[in-house]
Amino acid sequence: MNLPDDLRTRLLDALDGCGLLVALFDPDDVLRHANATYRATFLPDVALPLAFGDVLRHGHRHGIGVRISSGDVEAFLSDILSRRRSLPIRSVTTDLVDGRWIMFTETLRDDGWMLTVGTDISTLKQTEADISRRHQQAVLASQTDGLTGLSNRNRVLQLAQAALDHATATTTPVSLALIDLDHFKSVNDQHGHLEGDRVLRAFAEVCRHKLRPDDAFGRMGGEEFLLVMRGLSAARGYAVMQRLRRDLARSWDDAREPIRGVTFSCGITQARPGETLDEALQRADEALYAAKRAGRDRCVSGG
Ligand SMILES: Nc1nc2c(ncn2[C@@H]2O[C@H](COP(=O)(O)OP(=O)(O)OP(=O)(O)O)[C@@H](O)[C@H]2O)c(=O)[nH]1
Repeated sequence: MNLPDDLRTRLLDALDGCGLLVALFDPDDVLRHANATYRATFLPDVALPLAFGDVLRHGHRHGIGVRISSGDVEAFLSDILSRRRSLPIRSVTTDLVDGRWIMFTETLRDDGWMLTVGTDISTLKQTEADISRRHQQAVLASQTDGLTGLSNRNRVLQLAQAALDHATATTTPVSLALIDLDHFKSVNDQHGHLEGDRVLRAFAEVCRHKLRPDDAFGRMGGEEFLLVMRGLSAARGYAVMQRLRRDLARSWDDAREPIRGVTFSCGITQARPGETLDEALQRADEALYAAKRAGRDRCVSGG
């Protein structure tokens, strides 16, 4: 189609001012026309024609255009060329050295000429990243106990179930410890609820430092906690909990009232192959009850 000169000029002006990145490549992939935005992004002060590969090489040399995180422009180029011109219409998203994200639509014509139109989607990408970050924050909040920052009841039970499944699948042991602070009601009664909260946080902090990071540990509610010890028999789990009792007593040495002197009782059990989490927890709970009855500040193993 032959355009009258004035229309041709208007069309090129419109392309220059439209904010899109527009480029036309010939069948040998040589850039024959680029609008102002495309040139400003990739080729300021460079005369056309220029082969597509040289467009990228030029940008890389001058620190502009496409961001090549590996720093290896030739490897990057050969990767792109393996897909370029493979379909009549293709969309490619790329990030630029200046931080923008551009989505290019490449339209390959039957005669081998290719029109490339790029749209700035940086705002969209930012929104996408914000949504993803907020989603992760929401998931984390739904799994976290607000007072202590530990896993909450739902989460620690989920982790316990996963540990039981893993133990069954691998025929390795797993032990559960139900932990309950002693005489916690009197802490609240004598020092107030806020001081009680401080005790819960201090206890959680000691456990966080003293327990293995890959053991699931969470607050079941109130002053009760659950520890899931992967790979440990009840006997070894018992030893871990006795050590925690000693560590706690030592950590309290420098603490002030009412943290000082707070102890816990604990019921430990090793999960039996094929049993449900509820059954294992029931046994741990009975062991905990036995520890309380026997005078508190102790661990009891429930098999
Ligand atoms: N400060 C504070 N107290 C809580 C919280 N959740 C539960 N409690 C209190 O924890 C206390 C638990 O009391 P009990 O169940 O009688 O247990 P205990 O006094 O520790 O007695 P034993 O377990 O038998 O040694 C109650 O006073 C609850 O109000 C919390 O988030 N913060």
